[in-house]
Amino acid sequence: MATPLLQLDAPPYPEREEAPEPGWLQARADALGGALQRRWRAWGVRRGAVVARIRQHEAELDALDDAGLAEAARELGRALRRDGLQPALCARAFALAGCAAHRRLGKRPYDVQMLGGWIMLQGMVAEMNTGEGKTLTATLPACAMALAGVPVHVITVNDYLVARDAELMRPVYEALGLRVGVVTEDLQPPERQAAYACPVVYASNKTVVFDYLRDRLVLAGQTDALRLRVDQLAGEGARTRRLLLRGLSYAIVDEADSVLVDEARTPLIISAPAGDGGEAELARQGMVLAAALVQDEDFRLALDTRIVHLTEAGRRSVARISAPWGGPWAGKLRREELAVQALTAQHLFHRDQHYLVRDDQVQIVDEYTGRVMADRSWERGLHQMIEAKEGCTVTAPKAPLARISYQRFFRRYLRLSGMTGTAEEVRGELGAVYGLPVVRVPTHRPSRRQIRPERVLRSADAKWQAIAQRVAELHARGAPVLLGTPSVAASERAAAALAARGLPYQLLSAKQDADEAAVVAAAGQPGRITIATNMAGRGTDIALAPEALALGGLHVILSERHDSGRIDRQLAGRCARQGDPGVFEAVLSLDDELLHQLGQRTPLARLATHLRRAAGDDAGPLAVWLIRLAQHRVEQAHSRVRQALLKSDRQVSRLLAFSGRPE
Ligand SMILES: Nc1ncnc2c1ncn2[C@@H]1O[C@H](COP(=O)(O)OP(=O)(O)OP(=O)(O)O)[C@@H](O)[C@H]1O
Repeated sequence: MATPLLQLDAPPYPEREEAPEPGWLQARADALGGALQRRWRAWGVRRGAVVARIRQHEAELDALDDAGLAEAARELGRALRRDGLQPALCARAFALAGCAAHRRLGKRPYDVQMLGGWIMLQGMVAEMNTGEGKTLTATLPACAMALAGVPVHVITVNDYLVARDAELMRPVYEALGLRVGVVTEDLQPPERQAAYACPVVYASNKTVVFDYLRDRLVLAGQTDALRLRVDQLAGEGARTRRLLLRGLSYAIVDEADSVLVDEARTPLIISAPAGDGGEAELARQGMVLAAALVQDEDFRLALDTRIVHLTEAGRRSVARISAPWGGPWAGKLRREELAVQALTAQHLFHRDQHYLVRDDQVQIVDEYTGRVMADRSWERGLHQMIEAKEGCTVTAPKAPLARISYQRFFRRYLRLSGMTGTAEEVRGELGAVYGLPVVRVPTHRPSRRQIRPERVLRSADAKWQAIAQRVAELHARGAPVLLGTPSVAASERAAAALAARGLPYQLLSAKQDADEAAVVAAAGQPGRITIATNMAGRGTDIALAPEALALGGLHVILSERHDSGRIDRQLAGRCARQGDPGVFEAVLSLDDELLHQLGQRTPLARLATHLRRAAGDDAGPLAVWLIRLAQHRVEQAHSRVRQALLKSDRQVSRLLAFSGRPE
């Protein structure tokens, strides 16, 4: 296997050069060629009979004592550095890691994990079902690459999972003489640098991107006089000594669809405060304006893409209302931009769904994970408008020093790979944006998940009643129940519905980050009822008590479909893991948010209204179909937004390169 990862004359900070944007025809040809090539590569890995090649080393390695195993790892490392990532050497590295896992964790990787690891070693995405043991699987390619001297980044979605996965897997690496660096947000720069210097590094996507941006600022050489002076005094190489990362060589991205596709919409920005003091007044005026404008007359809302359109009449109203204010309101373009921001703040962002208000601050909630992102703020004055709307102190806006999107960042790895339970739906996007083939890995044991028929009730009230009744039945039997909701507000509503029936529950929401692990750990006990926003959907391993297994395993109830069907599948994936029993059911309603996104006067929206009026609580199969269709449409709309972002990202980068700023 020829590899650019192991060049002896590799630059000190390896990363992939961004290819120039191809012309239209070239782009079409590349897309077709790329798709064929990805299929070919995916086929090649299945055909390779890798598992047998790996297993043939096991008997010999098992017979060694611990010191012998470490020596075998050192010897293999020398061969890998000398000859490159040859398949025979990589197979031995996998066997070594497998032996170490068996010795230190009591878990020998299954065949399907070996296959998953091999797929990632080749720079592809392994689609492995939820609960198949991806944490252990990642150690296999990580060990092979690290032994070969390639710096490895294992990237997870948050600091909790970073620390948990690294600590769980550390014994495997250490048995092979490989140090593990754990980078979490609280680490100071010297400790950060030391952690990144380890052969295998565990960090969250956000941490790695920000550290990379910091490195870019150093590499681009800031014009900061003091820094330049320090460089002069310290002589050659001082800059590289301030760098945190060792370049972007090889990454294994856990929850690859979430990080590479869903999060890809968020631009990551390092910024410095840059207010002129007038923001509070401006935001207040914005809210006055938003209250005065009339929907469908002055502006229209596209709920699926979250875009506000001003009408001609709206433009005139904005000019008239803002005329006395002067300042930024005097210019037509700026005035209309401010009006759109104000309307967006007023109508498209909702408290306890998109953000929380805590200690006089507006804190963004990640829609996909339900977690609070305390240090993030919306751009271009939107954050200030929302602060004004909520009556919080209006903060100063921030000016960007460096920015990049996940899309552009991850494309810079020399070799990128990933794993997730839900990649199929975004196969096309992973291929087109990152050149990543997706290979499906079979399950270790056949799944025993029971999926009950989906129900759609006529109203939200009827839904919560039905859910509370169902939970009460299950609770009476002693089965553990996990009730998934789309937002903090919905979780509270669910809690109220259960409380009304006197049912005991544990509430997991973005407000309770600290206690999360303990609540999740207990969620598999008999009789437990756990309510969670969809953050419980990813990466949480709910261990089942033996009594709960006998009662049919964990029972997961979905109370509202998410914008992305993958998030629903992740929630379902909390039950029936590793061949255990488990039940999944969806209880939805015609008041669910997704249906509002069908627009107001479309035939589908009319159908929804008609169904709401029909007799009986159960809205029937047509309603089930309608919600699925709405979800599909929103998924498509999001995909279009992401494509537009990639385009605008390229434009921003061209402009900034022109003005000499990094990224
Ligand atoms: N080879 C193995 N032998 C025995 N147990 C294993 C093995 N591999 C994984 N497990 C166990 O399987 C469970 C699920 O593992 P893990 O949480 O890594 O799954 P996952 O694939 O990451 O799930 P998710 O997609 O939900 O994040 C864990 O309890 C883990 O210890």
